[in-house]
Amino acid sequence: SSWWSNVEMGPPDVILGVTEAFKKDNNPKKMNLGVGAYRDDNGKPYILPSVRKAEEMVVAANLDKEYSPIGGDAEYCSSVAKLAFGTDSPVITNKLNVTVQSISGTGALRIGAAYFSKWHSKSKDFYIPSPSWGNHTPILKHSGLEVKSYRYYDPKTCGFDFAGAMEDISKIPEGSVILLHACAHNPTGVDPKPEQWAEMSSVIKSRKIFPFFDMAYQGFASGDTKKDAFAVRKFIEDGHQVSLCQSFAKNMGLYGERAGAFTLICSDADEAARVMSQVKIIIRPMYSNPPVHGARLVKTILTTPELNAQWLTEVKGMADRIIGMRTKLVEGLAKEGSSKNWQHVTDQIGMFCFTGLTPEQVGRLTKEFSIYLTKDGRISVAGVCSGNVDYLAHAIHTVTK
Ligand SMILES: Cc1ncc(COP(=O)(O)O)c(CN[C@](O)(C(=O)O)[C@@H](O)C(=O)O)c1O
Repeated sequence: SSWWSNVEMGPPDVILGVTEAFKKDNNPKKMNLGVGAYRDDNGKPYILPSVRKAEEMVVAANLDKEYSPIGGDAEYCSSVAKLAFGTDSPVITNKLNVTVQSISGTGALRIGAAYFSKWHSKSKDFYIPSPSWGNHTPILKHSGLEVKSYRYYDPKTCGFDFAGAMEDISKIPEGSVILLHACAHNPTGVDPKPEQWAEMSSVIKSRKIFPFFDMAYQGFASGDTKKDAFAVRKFIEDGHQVSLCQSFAKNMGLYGERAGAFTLICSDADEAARVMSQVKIIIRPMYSNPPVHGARLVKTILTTPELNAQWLTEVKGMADRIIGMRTKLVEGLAKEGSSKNWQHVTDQIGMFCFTGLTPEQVGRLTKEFSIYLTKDGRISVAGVCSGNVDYLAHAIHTVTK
């Protein structure tokens, strides 16, 4: 018999499996509202013109294809850290950040989980929001961390359960780690308000909990990279030694290029050198060193002023198109005669809208209308365009009336 006769069939990925099912459907009106990947108003993948320009510059530079350093290109790392923290942040000017390139946001989370598992001695408990990105739990568990949750989403309002979150956070044991979505919470699209972030920061500080940020959508939520980094920068101002996972999959459309970064904040240069040495010791046996192309595109954009300015208008353009589709969907539902309150669709922010549809209603959307979304009722608003928003409104009204 075969060595592998014991291997059983595993379930399709909750998110990426939706795309597989979508591809098999030949209904011309089908819609893929599953994976968080931006589409333009013609429903097509979008390569940002600033990325195209950066690519021409990188190709023209005739660079070699030698190995990257284990932590990635140093200029890439400093440019992405400046984007996150702000060029005049004391973290940057005092060089307190240990920043390494990662294989996109997932890779940053993997490095972070492995680092905390080995070096965060106070606790192995990671508290993630309920709900959170489906991949957070397996990534953390893979490094032997304990995954617990804190209340985050209020199904009654389809909004932020601030009271519940604060009550749960005030009970998290000292030394635990709390995972925070910096902006554009996935899957709910619900973000704390600035004053709520401030209160969360003070209770996390007083309870000596470690804030572990996942910022996969900087610039993509509000269209403003500074605004979207508010929580991270506020926590640093309040004296937290944050850690940060970054992704350029969405805000630069570099999904398949796998460009990201992982940062730890240290207390001085000596500590930073020691921490960097240990982060590299984690990366080397994991994948040795990161892919060069995506990082070169990001670095070129962030360090070429006119390209950076152009990118900022393009990422704002993506955010604005999504915000516009939220409004059109709510208008479409009103036109269909829906009597439900859809305010949350426009209150929520970023790639996703947590519709509040039940699994049964989700099933009907797929079966009766070939509209594909995850069972939790999350839709990637990026998959909605002026050509299909009315069809979506009709379908949602039909299954919810
Ligand atoms: C909160 C969060 N963190 C990290 C990532 C990792 O992203 P990457 O490794 O590509 O940089 C995603 C992407 N999540 C999805 O957009 C999604 O939820 O659809 C999708 O890309 C995915 O892989 O699931 C995310 O939503």
